[in-house]
Amino acid sequence: MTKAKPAHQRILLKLSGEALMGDDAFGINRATIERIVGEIAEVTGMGVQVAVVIGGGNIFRGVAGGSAGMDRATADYMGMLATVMNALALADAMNHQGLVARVMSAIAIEQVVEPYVRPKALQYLEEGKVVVFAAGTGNPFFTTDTAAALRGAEIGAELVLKATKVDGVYTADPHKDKTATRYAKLTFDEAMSRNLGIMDATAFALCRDQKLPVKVFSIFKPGALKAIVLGSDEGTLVHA
Ligand SMILES: Nc1ncnc2c1ncn2[C@@H]1O[C@H](COP(=O)(O)OP(=O)(O)O)[C@@H](O)[C@H]1O
Ligand SMILES: O=c1ccn([C@@H]2O[C@H](COP(=O)(O)OP(=O)(O)O)[C@@H](O)[C@H]2O)c(=O)[nH]1
Repeated sequence: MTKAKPAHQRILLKLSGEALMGDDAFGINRATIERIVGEIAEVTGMGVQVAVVIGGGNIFRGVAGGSAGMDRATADYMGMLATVMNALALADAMNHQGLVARVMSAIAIEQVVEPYVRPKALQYLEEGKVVVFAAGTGNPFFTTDTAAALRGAEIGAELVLKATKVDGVYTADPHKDKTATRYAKLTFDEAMSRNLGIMDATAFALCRDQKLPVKVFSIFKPGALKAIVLGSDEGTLVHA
């Protein structure tokens, strides 16, 4: 049997918090997380180095807290703590499935997870461990999409894979506009000038400046992650 050769050696996978909910209304769905981890294990098994940035929207979103009257920065710190919880759950599921996962946090919370130290993260990746980046960028007023762009650039990832509820970037939000059509690929400038809300402008701008391409694909489609790693034209490619 010939072994499929991956098109990428090091990737940064962004998982939205909502991806972990599965069909639940909030929180973390165990079956869903195990399925996602199974897919990650498939690509690490091909020798691909995988780092993950995990969101927190299934538990808390700073924007929502802010709009309900909370101080926005305080709400954002709560959102970052939510991503730490998701990271712990994800790493736990990874360790159960035979991967070796390390969580690194952008905010100091040392009794719980180790701090983010770039050379350490690179060392883990080279050792074949999966690194889960928690607490976003460590700063309020940012998102985990921006954290994905930032960490992706820092670790020299060849591609950011944004796993989401939709199977690519559309001409409009497909959850709101049924006539929206999907792009096979487009540039960061096009995505930003057309206000395509799939990622925030800060994340897009950082990826554009660093020439770090982003693949947007559906978390619900089994095998999509592996297909992208093997170089198939799954999802939407956003490029410089
Ligand atoms: N032009 C667009 N193409 C695709 N999805 C879009 C677009 N504009 C907005 N979206 C929304 O972006 C969401 C994907 O982003 P994601 O980070 O997973 O969600 P969230 O920010 O809610 O966690 C989709 O669920 C979709 O409803
Ligand atoms: O660098 C960051 C990353 C995240 N957050 C907060 O953490 C929440 C959860 O992250 P995000 O909404 O990006 O998660 P996702 O949409 O991926 O589930 C955000 O709403 C913000 O409040 C933040 O303040 N700074």
